[in-house]
Amino acid sequence: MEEIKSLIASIQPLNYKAMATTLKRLDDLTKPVGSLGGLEKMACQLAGIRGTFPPALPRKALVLMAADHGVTAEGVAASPPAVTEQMIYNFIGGGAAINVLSRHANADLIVVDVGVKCDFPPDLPIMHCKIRRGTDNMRQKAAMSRTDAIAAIKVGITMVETLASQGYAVIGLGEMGIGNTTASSAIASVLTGKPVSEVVGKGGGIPSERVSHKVQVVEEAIAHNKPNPQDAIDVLAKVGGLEIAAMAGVVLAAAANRIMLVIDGFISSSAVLAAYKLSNRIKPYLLATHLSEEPGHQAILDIVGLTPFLQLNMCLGEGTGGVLGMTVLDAAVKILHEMATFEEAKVFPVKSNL
Ligand SMILES: Cc1cc2ncn([C@H]3O[C@H](COP(=O)(O)O)[C@@H](O)[C@H]3O)c2cc1C
Ligand SMILES: O=C(O)c1cccnc1
Repeated sequence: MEEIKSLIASIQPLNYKAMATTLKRLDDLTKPVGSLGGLEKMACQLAGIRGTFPPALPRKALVLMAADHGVTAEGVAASPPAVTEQMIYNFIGGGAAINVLSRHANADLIVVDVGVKCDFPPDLPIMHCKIRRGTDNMRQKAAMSRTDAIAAIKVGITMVETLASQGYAVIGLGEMGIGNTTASSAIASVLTGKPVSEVVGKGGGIPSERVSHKVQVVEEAIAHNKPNPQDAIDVLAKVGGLEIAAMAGVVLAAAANRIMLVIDGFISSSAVLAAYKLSNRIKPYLLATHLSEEPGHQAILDIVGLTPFLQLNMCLGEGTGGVLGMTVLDAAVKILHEMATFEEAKVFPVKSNL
């Protein structure tokens, strides 16, 4: 816990000088002031995070945390838990949605086993960081111990520290874990204060008539474990997941290492919310990308104060919306590098007499 505390204490504000220089450059480019809207904001944010003008086209990674969930025993997911393991092999084979979109975005995909309920061969090309083989069924007992939650957070921290030393400037959150929308809903309800029924959705495709059962399971898990809303680690341990805790660690360490943290959908946002409750100093380092179909996503974004720029009715996870968002971020950086100024292009806008 001391390590997490000192990491949080090391998070610095953005470099406002780099941001101001970036804004000045954007205003000199051949376009009406501010007309590239969110692209301009993103370029300034990245400059402030990296502390440089102009920020380089960033090296990008998508860190995909994988783990299983004991609560799947309650019939809250459409697919069997074994799909988590099967999808890991799909990621390695390059055939999952996140493989396609990471390639498209030129982001390196790093798959991390934090708690998949199986034994992977040690030579499988993933990061082997298993804390335990899935969580316990949170309807009956705490999903995991506080010690395990902290160990999972540390997996995320260590991953980011390695990536920071390799020069990555942007990291996206990804996850795989059948049942994890149930855990995310519990975290979202406890940490936003919203009723469970407002933050539970169909996840990976349960039929509408099953949603009320999922609501009941989440309500009972919260009632049984009584997670303390003032203690985000307690919430992650009692009603969370190993991959969610690991993602929270990624968020904290990204901010501490001046790396932009790209959020995906509802599940990754539940990890961001937990990290935000640990320290709101992470906020300037966050980039929200898309709005998920899961009903609880907006509630989380409202608490943290983030506005996503894509709405594609996606509800897949894995980091898919996040890497799509990275392509927009790259576009913003290219504007800074490649657009001509008024002076360079000899464009002299006439002052309007309006
Ligand atoms: C084949 C398949 C691939 C996926 N990739 C991401 N998810 C998504 O669905 C899961 C969460 O939904 P729930 O809580 O309803 O299980 C997570 O693994 C999430 O990443 C998938 C789900 C499936 C079935
Ligand atoms: O928004 C998400 O992260 C999400 C939603 C449904 C299923 N998997 C992920």
